[in-house]
Amino acid sequence: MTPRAGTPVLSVRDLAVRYRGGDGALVDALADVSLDLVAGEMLGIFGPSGCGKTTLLMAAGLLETPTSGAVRFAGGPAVTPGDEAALRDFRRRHIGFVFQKPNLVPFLTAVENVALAMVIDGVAPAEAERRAMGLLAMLDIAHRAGNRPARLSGGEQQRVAVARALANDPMLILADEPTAALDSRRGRQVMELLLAIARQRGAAVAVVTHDPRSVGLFDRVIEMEDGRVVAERNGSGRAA
Ligand SMILES: Nc1ncnc2c1ncn2[C@@H]1O[C@H](COP(=O)(O)OP(=O)(O)OP(=O)(O)O)[C@@H](O)[C@H]1O
Repeated sequence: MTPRAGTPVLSVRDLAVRYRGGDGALVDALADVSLDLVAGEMLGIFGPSGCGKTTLLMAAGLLETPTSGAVRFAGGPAVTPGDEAALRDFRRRHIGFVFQKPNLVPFLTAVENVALAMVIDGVAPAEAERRAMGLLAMLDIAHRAGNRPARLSGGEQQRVAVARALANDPMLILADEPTAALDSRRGRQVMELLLAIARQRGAAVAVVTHDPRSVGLFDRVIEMEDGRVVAERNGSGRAA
């Protein structure tokens, strides 16, 4: 699903996530966070360690059930919290995740890693492989398609992971420090790829990052602190 640029994709309202820590004390990992994402835009999420960035991505990506608040996807079916099978299906079809570590399946080749999500979704293996090759080509990594992860560099593995996140043409891509394990050139390349995906495929992209050099790439940046959004501005640093 690739909505037209500017159409709403994700709406997060008054989201709160409260954990019970190891000592039994309650931690407000997320408090009162509201956020909208539209097709074609790339949002940067910044903030100090422990401020709730990962929790926000997890809740927005339906991997974490919020304590209160709502996560809605435009054009998508209503998802009932607790219905794990439906949530899993929805995530696989509509949301692409990229994590700090590529987490590729070690015994599958690059192309098989990308094709896997499509095959699970019912696409015939030959067709899934054809589409996976197209994605790898888009990410400039098709020449490594037959290699298993152990034979790929960190940057190559991360590009395969981005291709995998795109496999089902998601309307939303959530990336949690996707460049942390890469050198600055490779890191910049992955960020530029994510931006190109937002622009060319009409996905909404949210990226958690600590890298101040990437600020200029984002359409919008939010700053978090203690589970809250404390500032929002456009990517070039002017007030939004
Ligand atoms: N499963 C959990 N159980 C208890 N507390 C948790 C859990 N997950 C996160 N927390 C706490 O919630 C808060 C927010 O954590 P989160 O991982 O979202 O922060 P972050 O901004 O992504 O940090 P970092 O930049 O270090 O990755 C922290 O205080 C963290 O210790």
